[in-house]
Amino acid sequence: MTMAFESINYTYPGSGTGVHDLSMTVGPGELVALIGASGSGKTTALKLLAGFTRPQAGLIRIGDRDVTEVTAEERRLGVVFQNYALFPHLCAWENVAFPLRVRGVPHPIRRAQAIQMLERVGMGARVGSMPHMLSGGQQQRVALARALVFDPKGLLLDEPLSALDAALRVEMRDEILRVQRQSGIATLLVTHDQEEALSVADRVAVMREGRIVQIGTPRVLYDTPVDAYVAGFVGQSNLWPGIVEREGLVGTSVGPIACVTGTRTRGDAVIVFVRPEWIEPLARSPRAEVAGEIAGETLSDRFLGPVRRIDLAVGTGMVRLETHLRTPVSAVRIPPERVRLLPPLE
Ligand SMILES: Nc1ncnc2c1ncn2[C@@H]1O[C@H](COP(=O)(O)OP(=O)(O)OP(=O)(O)O)[C@@H](O)[C@H]1O
Repeated sequence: MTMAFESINYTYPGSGTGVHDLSMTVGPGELVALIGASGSGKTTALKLLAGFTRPQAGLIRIGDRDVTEVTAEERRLGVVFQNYALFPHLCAWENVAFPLRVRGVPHPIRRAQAIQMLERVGMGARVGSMPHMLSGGQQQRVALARALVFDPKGLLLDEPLSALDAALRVEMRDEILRVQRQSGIATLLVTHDQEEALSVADRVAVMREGRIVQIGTPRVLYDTPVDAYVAGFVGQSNLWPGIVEREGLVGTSVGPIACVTGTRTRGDAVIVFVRPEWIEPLARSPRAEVAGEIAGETLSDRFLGPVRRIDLAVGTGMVRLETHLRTPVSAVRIPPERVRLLPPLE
């Protein structure tokens, strides 16, 4: 079933903040991740979809139905919020069975369904454990089982992994993805962790000041961000403010960069965007006459396992590259075809 926002507006009383003109659809079985700076409106969007908050304008649809005026319960969405803790006085299966109890499902049936769902999230051995006896990751599995047990029409996850340590996050992330794929349920995931978003989501929506600035597949967002905010939010980037000098050439703090300037003309302000791994280390000295061949001094050289991340001081700016090479790097080539020009910051 789809979940959709149609031109949703919501402003918190007494403030200008909230979400503005939000339109987005999560397709059946699709996982969309919502990312953006703190305060950009991610949780507000989720609350509007969940039915905890009513929009001042616009429509919320689940499937074909307009649910804008429908209560949270009636929307039948599974919710795992960071602060939506387990009931401490109920054991694992009772926690999972709670939504069924609310819906009047008889005891033996709800117990069987809860246990079945706990098995699906890998918690079959702990059905009788109380929450305080479970690790953070195990508690999140129970919360996930509770969100899925009543066959919800969609799943809403707000920072479900943020309380977990790094290794467990990755494990749980894979687990959530597996369960989500198995149940084929439309899912909206709010996360701070852009790596998490890129690795699990079919599409990623980037929010800024209450608006979606870009929505697309992880690859599209990574390769062709619409602006410096998105580029900076998703992965590592070089972002050099520059001025178009002539067709195919932009002047920047790290020197002239050859690139496709398209419809831009001399004097236009741009931001030159290049991912660190798109930059090629040069084994020879750069040729002065070739724009985009650059020498620099190493500011930092960090070994990250699969790659080294090297920051070179160049001119008044800095070039960041990532390379598999283990040899010293003091010159690079910026391939013109990899360079993208973004609009200047407002
Ligand atoms: N109850 C509230 N009353 C007034 N303003 C609020 C309220 N809740 C949130 N806001 C404001 O609305 C904006 C969006 O908040 P929201 O919680 O949706 O952001 P977020 O992207 O989820 O942030 P974070 O990543 O920090 O959780 C922020 O500017 C926030 O200060």
